[in-house]
Formats: sequence, C-alpha cells, structure tokens
Amino acid sequence: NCRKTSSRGRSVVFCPQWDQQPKMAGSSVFRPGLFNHKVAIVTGGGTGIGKAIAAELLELGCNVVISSRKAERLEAAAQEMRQQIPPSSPACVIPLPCNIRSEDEVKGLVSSVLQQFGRIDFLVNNGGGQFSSPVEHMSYKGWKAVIDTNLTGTFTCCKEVYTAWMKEHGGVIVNIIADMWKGFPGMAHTGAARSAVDNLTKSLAIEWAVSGVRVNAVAPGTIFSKTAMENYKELGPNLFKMSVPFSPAKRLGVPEEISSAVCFLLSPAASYISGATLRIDAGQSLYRSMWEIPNHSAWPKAPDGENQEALKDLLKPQSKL
Ligand SMILES: CCCCCCCCCCC/C=C/C(=O)SCCNC(=O)CCNC(=O)[C@H](O)C(C)(C)COP(=O)(O)OP(=O)(O)OC[C@H]1O[C@@H](n2cnc3c(N)ncnc32)[C@H](O)[C@@H]1OP(=O)(O)O
Ligand SMILES: NC(=O)C1=CN([C@@H]2O[C@H](COP(=O)(O)OP(=O)(O)OC[C@H]3O[C@@H](n4cnc5c(N)ncnc54)[C@H](OP(=O)(O)O)[C@@H]3O)[C@@H](O)[C@H]2O)C=CC1
Repeated sequence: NCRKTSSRGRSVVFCPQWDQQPKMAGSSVFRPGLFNHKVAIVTGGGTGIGKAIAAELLELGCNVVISSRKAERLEAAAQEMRQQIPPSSPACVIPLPCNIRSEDEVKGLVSSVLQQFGRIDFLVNNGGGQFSSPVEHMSYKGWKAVIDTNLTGTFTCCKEVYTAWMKEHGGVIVNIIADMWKGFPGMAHTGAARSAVDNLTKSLAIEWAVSGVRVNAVAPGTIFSKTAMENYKELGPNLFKMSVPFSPAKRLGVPEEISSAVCFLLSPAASYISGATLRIDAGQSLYRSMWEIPNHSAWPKAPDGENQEALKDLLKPQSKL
C-alpha cells in the first residue's frame, strides 16, 4: 500500500515512513520487496556499516551473503539478522568467511555464492580499515596490509564478481571509501588506498558500462559504531569524541545513514548513476582538518622585495596598515 496515484495520473511510490523524523534504525525508507530475489555480497557485512547495509538489504527482500575474516562474529551477526526477517520474506542471509587480501579466498567466495544462489546482482565492497600512525612511524608491512586490504581487496572482489557473473548478466557495485579529499594525515595509507578506489570506480564504470554494470562509491564521514571504535584500541573513544566538532552536523554519523545511500545506489532509482562518489559526511569534507600543525619557523622564507617588506610591516605588533 505504498503506491499512490499522483495529480498527473502517474503511479508514484509513497512510503508513510518517509514522514518520520528521524529514520528508525532497522527500518528502511525504501519500498518493501524492492530487492526480492536479488543476491548481494557485502564484505565486512558482520559489523558496523556493513551490518547495517546487509540488514537493510535483507529488509528489502534481498538474499545477502555477509563475508569477512572472523567466522564466529560473522555467524553471530547472521543469526541476529535472521531474527529480523519476517516469515513471509523470501530473503535469507548467509555468512561466508573470506579474507579479501587473498585472491584464492575471493575466487572461492564468488564461486560458493554462484553455487548456492545462481546469481550475484550486487557487490558492496565495504570490508577494510586501517590503524592510525604518522607516515614516519609506519612500517612497510603496515602500509602494505592497508593497501592490500582496501585497494587490492576491492580490485579483486570487483574483478572476480565481474568475470564470473556481471560481465554476462549486469549488476551494481558500490565501493565504500572515506573522507580523504584533503589527504588523510594520520592515516595516509588508507587515504592513498581510498583515493585509488575512487579512481578505480570511475575506470570500472566506463570499462563495464558495456555489460550494463553500474559502479559507484560512497565516502562516509566519521561514522560511529562500537566495532569501528574498538579497532583503535585505547585511542578509539577519544578519536571518535574528538571528531564531533569537525562535523558541520556537530554529531557523528551512524551506519544506518550509510546503508540507505547504498540501497539507493543499488536500486533502480539510481539507474542513470555510474562512476559517481557520494559523500555522506554532513559536509565534513568541506570543513576543517583534524590535523593540528603547531606554530613553527621551518618553512622556506618568501622572496625579498616590496611585498615581503609590506608583509613584515603588517605583522609588526603595532602595525598601522
Ligand atoms: C591521529 C589520527 C588522526 C586521524 C583522525 C581519525 C578520526 C577518527 C576515525 C574516523 C575514520 C574512521 C575510519 C574507519 O575506517 S573506522 C573502521 C575501522 N575498522 C577497521 O579498521 C577494521 C579492519 N582493520 C584491520 O583489520 C587492521 O587495521 C589492518 C587493516 C591494519 C589489518 O590488520 P591485520 O591485523 O589483519 O594485519 P596484520 O596482522 O597483517 O598486520 C600488518 C601490519 O600492520 C601494522 N599494524 C597493524 N595494526 C597496527 C597498529 N594498531 N599500529 C601500528 N601498526 C599496526 C603492523 O606493522 C602489522 O605487522 P606486525 O604485527 O608484524 O608488526
Ligand atoms: N566508521 C567510519 O567512520 C568510517 C569507515 N569507513 C570504512 O567503512 C568500512 C566499514 O567500517 P566500519 O563498519 O566503520 O568498521 P568495522 O571495523 O566495524 O568494519 C570493518 C569490517 O571490515 C572487515 N574486514 C577487515 N579486513 C578484512 C579483510 N581483509 N577481509 C575481509 N573483511 C575484512 C571486518 O571484519 P573481519 O575483521 O571479520 O575481517 C569488519 O567487518 C571500512 O572499510 C572502513 O574503513 C570509511 C570511512 C569512515
């Protein structure tokens, strides 16, 4: 009963929940059954943002494969999500462990999904992460772990899903990246990887248009979840608390604010959108950097001349300018 007729006689979709403020966690604003019989792989689908994406897809009737390294946590998340599926829904959720850093494991994941479901309509590359460290203290191994996960892992998942299914049948891919638009001091490895995925998204959107595959990215601002916070160990609570003033919203985002955008990009409502990156950050990327630069005199001096003299005058304690 979401369908209404507009004044021009067109059938439009109207969901009463759209009037609700705010959106309820665990309740999609999209039409129930929107993704009935579709099949999605959500990497990192057992925690945080990925779990919210998987739950919203399930609510919309999609069969969802959640995948990440830790099998037990994945199974527990799947059990929890199963409790929310109404008996009338055709949807199901299954956990399939896979480390996206391993090409063989990704190949295994894709072939298991095709064996079990016979199709893959959606791929959400959400699995990933990083640790905080200035570059000078970052080891080669640490840099590589982050690049292998966020960049190469995304490449591998995209390539395997495309060659095994989407090349012949079409599909939609959404890559989760980050707010790296001003660089990412303190987490330069992830900034470099996510920026590369932003570019990869555009290349794939063009290369795979011929197969009817749409490829987009979502760049979240600072999104709070317990698992995201725990990743940073004892630094976690402070990192997330410290981030609040840097959001124009003056609050952090939550995973459900990312999942609705991902569902939009996967849906027919986005049928003409490809190669785009949607920033979901309340404007954070347009605002202040969190990286403090202390006062210093290390910068190279400006060239001598009349402008430099005038500038010195301006900066004198009792300048008349
Ligand atoms: C001062 C900072 C200013 C920045 C402001 C921050 C604002 C708040 C944050 C907002 C943005 C949030 C973004 C998010 O993405 S939140 C989600 C976080 N979730 C995750 O990151 C989950 C997944 N993460 C991981 O699995 C790991 O972080 C990692 C990708 C690194 C993989 O780890 P894994 O344990 O699987 O890898 P390895 O065992 O192979 O280790 C490889 C080497 O990596 C180095 N390393 C790993 N962790 C650390 C660490 N905490 N500190 C320093 N170095 C680290 C290390 O060299 C590892 O090798 P060794 O163990 O042999 O030394
Ligand atoms: N929270 C935030 O503020 C932001 C998050 N992001 C990104 O969004 C995504 C989700 O993060 P979020 O939900 O917040 O944090 P979480 O830590 O809850 O999620 C990270 C997920 O990625 C999985 N993962 C990590 N490494 C691998 C791997 N090698 N293979 C497969 N799965 C892996 C983890 O599962 P497991 O350990 O079982 O493998 C976990 O489920 C991440 O890519 C994150 O970096 C981007 C911008 C901001």
